[in-house]
Amino acid sequence: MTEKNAGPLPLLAARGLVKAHGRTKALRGASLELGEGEILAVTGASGSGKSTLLHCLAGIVRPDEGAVTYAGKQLDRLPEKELSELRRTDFGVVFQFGQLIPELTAVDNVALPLLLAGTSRQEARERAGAWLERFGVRGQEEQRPGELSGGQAQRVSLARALVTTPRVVFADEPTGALDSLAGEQVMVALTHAARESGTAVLLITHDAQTAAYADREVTLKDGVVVSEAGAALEVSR
Ligand SMILES: Nc1ncnc2c1ncn2[C@@H]1O[C@H](COP(=O)(O)OP(=O)(O)OP(=O)(O)O)[C@@H](O)[C@H]1O
Repeated sequence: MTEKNAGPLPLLAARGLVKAHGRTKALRGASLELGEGEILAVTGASGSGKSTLLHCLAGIVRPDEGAVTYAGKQLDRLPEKELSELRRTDFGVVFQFGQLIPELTAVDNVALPLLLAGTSRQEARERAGAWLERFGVRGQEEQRPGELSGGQAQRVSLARALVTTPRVVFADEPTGALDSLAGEQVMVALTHAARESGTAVLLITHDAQTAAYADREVTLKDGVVVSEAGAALEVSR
């Protein structure tokens, strides 16, 4: 990078990502940047490569070509052990259908990432309970995912993604399975919590109402970022 355009470094950046699933090229040179604490929406038609891009950025899959840089490290070159440790400490993930563990109660689902990080069971459950309260699902602590409404389950998923205070939350269509009221509640909960803790959010959605919660929006078309609405990264901060 030259002196002239050396602005603040993005927290997370994708450069020229190419990724094929068999003979389907899902990404064909996608690039984007996510700033510290920024909420970025990635929109685009079905099949444009949004989920694949999220998986590459979150270190879940490795791109065939291009680079993913996170906090000065080239993520796609990290050994698997280091990458999974980094995912556990720095990243949180929310999917369209929550993907909670059906056998565990709400509070135990949220406590799980803390237990995996070595927190004691009592402290993990206390911290999990505080996050559930924050997301308006305190009364449902001992219920299992099957006993919760879609919106409640998704707020439990948010609590699970945020309980470790990650620097980045990846949310793949977090409102995709919800009605519009429950979707709004989830987006308000997610964006408030992210703003308060300075967590950056990469939000995948094909819904304009959901994208409106973001600071900035980029659009994917056929595996390439084709347009950016809103202020450019340097201007918005
Ligand atoms: N595991 C896979 N195996 C084979 N093809 C895949 C796989 N995952 C994605 N694809 C294909 O890659 C392309 C991009 O998929 P991707 O899920 O990234 O798009 P998307 O924009 O998230 O779509 P949607 O909005 O429908 O979820 C699609 O053509 C899809 O069928």
